[in-house]
Amino acid sequence: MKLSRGNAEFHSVQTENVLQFGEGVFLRGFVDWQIQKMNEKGYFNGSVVAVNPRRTGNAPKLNEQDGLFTVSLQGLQHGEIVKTSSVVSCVQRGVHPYKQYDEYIKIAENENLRFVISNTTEAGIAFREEDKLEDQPQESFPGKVAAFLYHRYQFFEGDETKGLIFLPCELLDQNGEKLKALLLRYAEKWDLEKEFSTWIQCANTFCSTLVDRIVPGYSEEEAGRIQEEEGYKDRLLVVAEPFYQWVIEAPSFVREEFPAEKAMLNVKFVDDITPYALQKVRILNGLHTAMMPIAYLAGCNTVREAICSPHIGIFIRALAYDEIIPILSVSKEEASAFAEAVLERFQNPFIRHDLLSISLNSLTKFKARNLPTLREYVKKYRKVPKLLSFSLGAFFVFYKGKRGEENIPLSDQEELIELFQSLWEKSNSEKGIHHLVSTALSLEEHWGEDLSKIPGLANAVESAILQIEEAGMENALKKLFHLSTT
Ligand SMILES: NC(=O)c1ccc[n+]([C@@H]2O[C@H](COP(=O)([O-])OP(=O)(O)OC[C@H]3O[C@@H](n4cnc5c(N)ncnc54)[C@H](O)[C@@H]3O)[C@@H](O)[C@H]2O)c1
Ligand SMILES: O=P(O)(O)OC[C@@H](O)[C@@H](O)[C@H](O)[C@H](O)CO
Repeated sequence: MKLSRGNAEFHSVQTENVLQFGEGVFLRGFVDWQIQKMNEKGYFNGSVVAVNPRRTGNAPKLNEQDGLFTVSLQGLQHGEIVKTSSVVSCVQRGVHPYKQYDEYIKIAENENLRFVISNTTEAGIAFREEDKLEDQPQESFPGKVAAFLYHRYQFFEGDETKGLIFLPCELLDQNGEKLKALLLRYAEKWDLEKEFSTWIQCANTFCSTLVDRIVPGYSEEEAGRIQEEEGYKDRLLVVAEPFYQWVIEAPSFVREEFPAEKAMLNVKFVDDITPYALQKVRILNGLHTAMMPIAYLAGCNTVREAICSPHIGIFIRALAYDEIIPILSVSKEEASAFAEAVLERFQNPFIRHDLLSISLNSLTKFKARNLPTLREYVKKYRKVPKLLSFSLGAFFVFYKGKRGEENIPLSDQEELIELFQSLWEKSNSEKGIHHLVSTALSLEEHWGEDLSKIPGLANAVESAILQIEEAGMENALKKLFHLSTT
């Protein structure tokens, strides 16, 4: 049986009040799941229209299922096993802006629209010079939003009450401010009237938010169970851990309009998001990102396999306690408690979190999640952190695209993948690896600085690569921790 609403009524297009850029597993298993809870408790009447931010995406699949999908929560919570599943019905429809441009831009004319939620990964909040106002649509996410807002501004003749509240979920520091800055940059680049820039700033509210929930996404096994027990097929099923937290830096009226606290959800409205973001992104995401190439090249496929494997387990714990926590400007007790909880969440026996899903755009993630730790460590201790340097070396090996005879399906910006492919083709000697490391570290346009200028980093990365290439990942790790090698 197909998942469908049967005869149940759809909300009309006019009652849609949430525009969601993104239709990936995270938004479905986190934001939509919370909107559903607020709706069910009677505090909100959230009605979501989900838009593909890129040419490929799940908007058509959403429509095939009348916007419905299942969220299955699996894991331990307060020592108890949690295994529940529920159907989320707050998404009304999916819209593909590349194929349904008119339908997409019409959303801007809906006077009831109030919230814009997004998750386009860290790579999504970026300026693209080539985007033009006339494009239908612009390629970049901020380009799309700038043109969308301009259409709304013109349609409602600059009405200040038609501004929107932005709740971006991308794991970037001050994501709301960053998005706003890019919108203003497009307004200037496209030479739009000054009043529009004023309207962006005064009529709209850009909250910065921090999200936390491990959402591995689709699981064949769980889909099979649902089909057997509930009798329907769900191609958009999302499996997630029970834990979740959303921290939102926002003015008080947002707290009223988005009544998550009233609905007793684990949502915190705060005046300053910085300490929450710092702790979560550097510890949880920093560990995920940094260990991914190491664990994958060592033969692991999931986070649980990685944390349970002796040497990678040691690496992850040591990275948290020796290199990340010591330079965090939050209380050591709190950071250690958070780290312990995270290490336990990584061991969740009920969910399969694939390392390859974490590998999406991971060179950009290393920059956002690990580079600040590396930089601050060097500043504080006047030496390079050995575990993060090792991880960077493992990344460069990962981007060779091979695990033994297997090809690694790399998913990152094409230019980065191509660059590494061509560097590796020329790197069959120590000299070649030396060239690869210095070229990769000097990619200022990617890292935002020339990393080859950090004293000792190129040497540490190069020696990690040579170790991994010559002795294999397990032995390289043992050597790193001065354990006897095989
Ligand atoms: N899955 C999780 O456990 C989790 C938890 C917290 C945060 N996140 C955030 O979610 C992101 C990954 O999303 P997901 O887990 O839903 O995976 P997903 O692959 O299901 O969805 C990714 C979404 O990002 C869009 N996207 C990717 N690159 C883009 C780009 N350059 N420009 C515009 N859009 C782009 C895709 O079109 C898709 O809608 C992470 O980078 C992180 O910021 C995920
Ligand atoms: O989702 P990504 O690909 O940005 O990163 C992978 C994980 O680090 C991330 O999804 C975490 O599981 C999540 O941030 C937990 O809140």
